[in-house]
Amino acid sequence: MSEFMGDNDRLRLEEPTPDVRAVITDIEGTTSDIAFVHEVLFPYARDYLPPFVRAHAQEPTVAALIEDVRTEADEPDADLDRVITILEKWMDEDRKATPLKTLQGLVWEKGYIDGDFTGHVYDDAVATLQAWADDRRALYVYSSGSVAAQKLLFTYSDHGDLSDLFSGYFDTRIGGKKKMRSYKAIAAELGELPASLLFLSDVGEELDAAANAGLQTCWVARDENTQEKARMSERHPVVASFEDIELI
Ligand SMILES: CSCCC(=O)C(=O)COP(=O)(O)O
Ligand SMILES: [Mg+2]
Repeated sequence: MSEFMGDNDRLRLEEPTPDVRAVITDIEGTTSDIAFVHEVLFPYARDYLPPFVRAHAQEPTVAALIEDVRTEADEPDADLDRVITILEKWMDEDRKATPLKTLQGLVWEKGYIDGDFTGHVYDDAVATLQAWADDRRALYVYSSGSVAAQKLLFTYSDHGDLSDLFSGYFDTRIGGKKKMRSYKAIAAELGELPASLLFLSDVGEELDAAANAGLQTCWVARDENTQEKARMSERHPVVASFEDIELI
């Protein structure tokens, strides 16, 4: 059985549930500040992704991603200028398109290596993830950011290299985060019963999809507005910080 303790309340899941064998966490808004993603990473990609794509368009990896953009946009004849315009539009819309997320990861690599920024991870997330890892819980990441981008954020984090905490990473190549089948696919890939997995996120639709797939869920709602919205849904335990989550 899993027990979650919120700020002022103590919530015990009503149904007996299996012990949590693995925790799967979202990044943006959950382990890491939304502002870091939207005010540091996204503007950096907005500036450097177009020249990056132009400079590397002939290289096999980038050429394949350009082709993926044409396919996803249903514009098979789009020239390079048009592909870049599509990518800029997707960035402005925060579209979770796999070729865009992959390209962003390639662009951010230089920013992390050059020391332009470090990956933000909340203190409570670091301390709790470390405690769970010490307790031999398997930890995984599931984010719309590419696996390469996820590894960069945790390798070049504010707290140093945290990448060893995680046993694996999932991105949109396994499916969108609001789709139930993505969580079933993750459980199958991990060889675990969905009910023995706990998914942490700040987005209700993602948690609903995970719960529909049979996973245990917890809504990490870091500000009061989100906490109010989260509590109103009444579907998921709600915490303000990783330190409020107790795995049993
Ligand atoms: C992990 S890289 C930065 C995050 C990102 O690109 C993104 O789209 C955020 O998605 P999430 O699923 O972590 O909310
Ligand atoms: Mg999120």
